[in-house]
Amino acid sequence: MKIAMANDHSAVEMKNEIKAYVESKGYEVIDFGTNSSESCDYPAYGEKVGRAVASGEAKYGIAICGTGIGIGIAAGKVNGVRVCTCSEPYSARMSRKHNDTNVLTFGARVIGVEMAKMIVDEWLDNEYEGGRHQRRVDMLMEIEKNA
Ligand SMILES: O=C(CO)[C@H](O)[C@H](O)[C@H](O)COP(=O)(O)O
Repeated sequence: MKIAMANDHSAVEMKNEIKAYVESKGYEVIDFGTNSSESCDYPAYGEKVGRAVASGEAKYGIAICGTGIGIGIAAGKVNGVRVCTCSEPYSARMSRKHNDTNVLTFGARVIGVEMAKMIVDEWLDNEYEGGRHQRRVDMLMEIEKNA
C-alpha cells in the first residue's frame, strides 16, 4: 500500500524518521519533499499529498509542518480528503474508526518522534468502522459537493 508524504522546512528530520518507520511497517512511501531546510511554503506540500490521495496515487497521506495545521488545511482543500491533525494517539485512532480520515498531519515543532510513531501506529493500524459513521461521513462529503 502506498502512502504519500510531504513536509515543509520545519519537518525534514521528522519526515525522514517517520518515512523510515512507515516503510518498516511494510508501506511504500511516495515522498513529495521538501528535503531541504531552506524556507518553503507549506500549502504547496499539503496540496501535493491531498492530490495524491484524492487521485488514488496513494491510499493515505501523512504531512508534517511546524504545527501540522497549515499543511493540514492545504491537504483538506482537495476534494475527497479528510484530514486528521493531531498530537496524541487517541484522536488518530478514532479519526480512522469514525471519520475514515485519509490524511494525517502533525507538527514537528509540537511533538517528538516517539509520539509521532505512536500516532502513526494508531492511525495506520485501525480500520474505518462504517455503520452509523457512514451517514456522517456522507454528510461531510455533501458539504464539499455544495461548497
Ligand atoms: O506550522 C506551519 C504552518 O501551520 C509551518 O510549518 C511553519 O512552521 C510556520 O508557518 C512558521 O514558519 P517559519 O517560516 O518557519 O517561521
